[in-house]
Amino acid sequence: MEKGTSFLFSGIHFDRKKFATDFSRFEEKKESDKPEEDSSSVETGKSERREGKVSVKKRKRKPANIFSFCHICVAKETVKGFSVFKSSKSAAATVVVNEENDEALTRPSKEKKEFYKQLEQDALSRKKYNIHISGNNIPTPLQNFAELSSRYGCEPYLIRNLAKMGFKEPTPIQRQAIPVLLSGQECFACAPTGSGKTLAFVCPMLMKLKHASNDGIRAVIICPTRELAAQTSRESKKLAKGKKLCIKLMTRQLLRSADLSKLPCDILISTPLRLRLSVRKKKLDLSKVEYLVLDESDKLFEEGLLKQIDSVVKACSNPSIIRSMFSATLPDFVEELARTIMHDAVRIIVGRKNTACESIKQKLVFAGSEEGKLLALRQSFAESLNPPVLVFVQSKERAKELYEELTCDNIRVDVIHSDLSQSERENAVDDFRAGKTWVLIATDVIARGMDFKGVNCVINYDFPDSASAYIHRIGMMLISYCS
Ligand SMILES: Nc1ncnc2c1ncn2[C@@H]1O[C@H](COP(=O)(O)OP(=O)(O)OP(=O)(O)O)[C@@H](O)[C@H]1O
Repeated sequence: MEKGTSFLFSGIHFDRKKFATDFSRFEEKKESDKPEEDSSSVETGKSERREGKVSVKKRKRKPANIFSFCHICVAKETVKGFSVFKSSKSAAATVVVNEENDEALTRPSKEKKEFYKQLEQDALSRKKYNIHISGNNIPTPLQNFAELSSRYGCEPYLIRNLAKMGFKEPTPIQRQAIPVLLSGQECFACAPTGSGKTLAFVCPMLMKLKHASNDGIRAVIICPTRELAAQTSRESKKLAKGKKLCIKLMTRQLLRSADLSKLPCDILISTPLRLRLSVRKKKLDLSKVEYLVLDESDKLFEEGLLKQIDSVVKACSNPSIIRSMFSATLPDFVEELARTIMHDAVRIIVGRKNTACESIKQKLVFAGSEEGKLLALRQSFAESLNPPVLVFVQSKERAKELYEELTCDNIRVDVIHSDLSQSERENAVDDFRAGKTWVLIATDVIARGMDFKGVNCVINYDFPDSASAYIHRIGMMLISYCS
């Protein structure tokens, strides 16, 4: 009996042909065939090399071939939290053999070594920042903002503006989404509220558009609410300071103006309804749009907005358009819809999908009855009122009622809901931001993506109607960690 061979198996002869698949699983792999594997980040493609600028490549599709894919990547099994290819037809076609990885196998061994070393570094970096990815040819995450210049030739104005805004290093979503979008790939991304998603899509957009042009609208950002659209517009303008790019917010006045077909605009930011109306009634031409961003895409894909989004997506008919979606939650239905719009898109998840950020302390107060709730709220304010505090209720009627109750309590309280005019809403938000209001009662109208700095406490006075609404609401506190 050979040394090391089990006594139990001596004399047994396996039919190698019949059990070929099983045999191959236990066969020792050659060093060069071993992929870099990272338990937290699964990558089905190669990382873009960091040196030199990344060229925008059109990826040729190959038919799905799970087996040749596996010998390179190993990660055939579904990894917890990943459901990328599970139900979309187009998605199935994206499980392709990575051509460049095939090439990698035929490369000279020194080059191959460097290639795998880079893959390993990328995987470590993603693990460090809790970034999970899937897709093809996913570029190396950014290490710092300086790499925007060294890797992508970013103009100095943008680096200057980032520094002026106090952004010292990229947030995890920015580390991965910016290189993906700069490499010309479509993506859908999920990262916690307040994690800097706006910069993650505005920065590559500014870099790609480069100069102002009179050639029609080149980029569109769609946000679910007017407040969020206005905020995105402000942030974009700050980032573009010093560059003559025309960034416009689709306001009611703009919508009323005579003819939008000659609108001088490089980046247009709008809610879906206003955009749809301007396409239909005001001849706004979106056929030259090169970049389309759907911000808070889970909200945009809800029943009421889906039709509007659909017609806007259709109006953006440029065949080489780059689309991206960003959100704090990524329900399966959104992922499925995203897959019907985008093919070969890179999927980026920061942290765990559809969960609240772990750094937020959560407390459940049992109140027993409606009166008990009000009592508990008053008690908690009496014990420690640490403004700014956001209180969420389920309807505008509830918001008005609670406001009436709390105004008698000598607390600087205000309310925001959909019955208020635009300017009234803006005043309420401004006063809260300025610290004039301590407690702001709100419906979910403002919950999405509003950037309140330093909110100390979020109270869900009424239960939110979904887990994702809860995540968005309590995410308001995260902003204080990021800014
Ligand atoms: N790299 C950075 N470093 C520090 N602060 C940043 C950075 N990037 C963005 N911020 C700031 O973090 C705050 C939150 O950013 P942003 O609104 O883009 O988050 P978000 O992920 O879009 O949130 P939401 O899901 O609510 O829309 C903003 O005040 C923004 O200026």
